[in-house]
Amino acid sequence: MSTLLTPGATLAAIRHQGPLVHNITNFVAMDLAANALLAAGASPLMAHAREEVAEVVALAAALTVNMGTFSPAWIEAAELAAGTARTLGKPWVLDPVGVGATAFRRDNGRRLVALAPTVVRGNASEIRALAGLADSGGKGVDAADTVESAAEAADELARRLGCVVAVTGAIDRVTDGRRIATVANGHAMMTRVTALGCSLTALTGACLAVEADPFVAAVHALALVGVAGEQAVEAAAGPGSLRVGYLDRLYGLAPEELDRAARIAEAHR
Ligand SMILES: Nc1ncnc2c1ncn2[C@@H]1O[C@H](COP(=O)(O)OP(=O)(O)OP(=O)(O)O)[C@@H](O)[C@H]1O
Ligand SMILES: Cc1ncsc1CCO
Ligand SMILES: [Mg+2]
Repeated sequence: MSTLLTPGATLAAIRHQGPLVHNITNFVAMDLAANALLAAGASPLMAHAREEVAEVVALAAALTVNMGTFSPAWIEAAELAAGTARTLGKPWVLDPVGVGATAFRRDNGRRLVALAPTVVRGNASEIRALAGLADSGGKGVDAADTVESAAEAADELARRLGCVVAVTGAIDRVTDGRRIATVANGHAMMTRVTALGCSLTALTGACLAVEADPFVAAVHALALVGVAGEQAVEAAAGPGSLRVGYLDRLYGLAPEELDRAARIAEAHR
């Protein structure tokens, strides 16, 4: 186990243990999420057929569920997978992509939060919509709200669900309803690459697989993605090379370097 300020220990554990992470994610994110997990040292498995998800959850160390391109068959499989994770005591992460945008997404979000996610990770608009505090849905899947404006929604959601909520944006904020931490890494160019947030959700699954405290695991995933992203921006010509450089940094980042570069702070209400 690692402490809040040493995400490098969690990265080292991922590389050492190579945990299998089961992802039910969207068509846009599948490639980047799988490659991000591999680059960081974990093993991805993307599976969303109703016929196999319970078996895959049983094999995996953690599950991530991302509702980005759901159809009715996918939400059914996701509910089965999340319910199985809950029964087996395995950690699972919910990414409520665009949850405020349509009635179908709101319904999917409601059904999935009822299955006790370990961590909910979304952008500010998604967390606000999920907490039911705003009727604005952001702009489709992109955030139209600040992290600060979602702070109260995140706290309320964390307490109501008894889970960890991670809100991403310029300065990420993580809460379990009691503890609060901020992570001030990353770069605005990261919002110009689709599915970077989805890959963060997948990596949160990898962190949960090796770190028992879900609050610490969520913070460490944010630090890892934030530092890999900001370092990749320095060498990038734009979003295209950022996407590639981000994977290279997830692979090349030394644990001590991650600890040095991480800007994690404990916060108070
Ligand atoms: N303005 C910003 N400055 C610094 N880092 C940022 C900024 N906006 C987002 N990030 C970082 O980018 C990563 C992805 O977060 P974001 O909130 O963009 O996810 P998202 O909206 O779910 O993305 P997607 O849906 O495309 O996967 C996070 O690690 C976050 O910290
Ligand atoms: C662009 C997009 N549309 C549905 S999911 C997704 C990936 C980012 O969330
Ligand atoms: Mg997203």
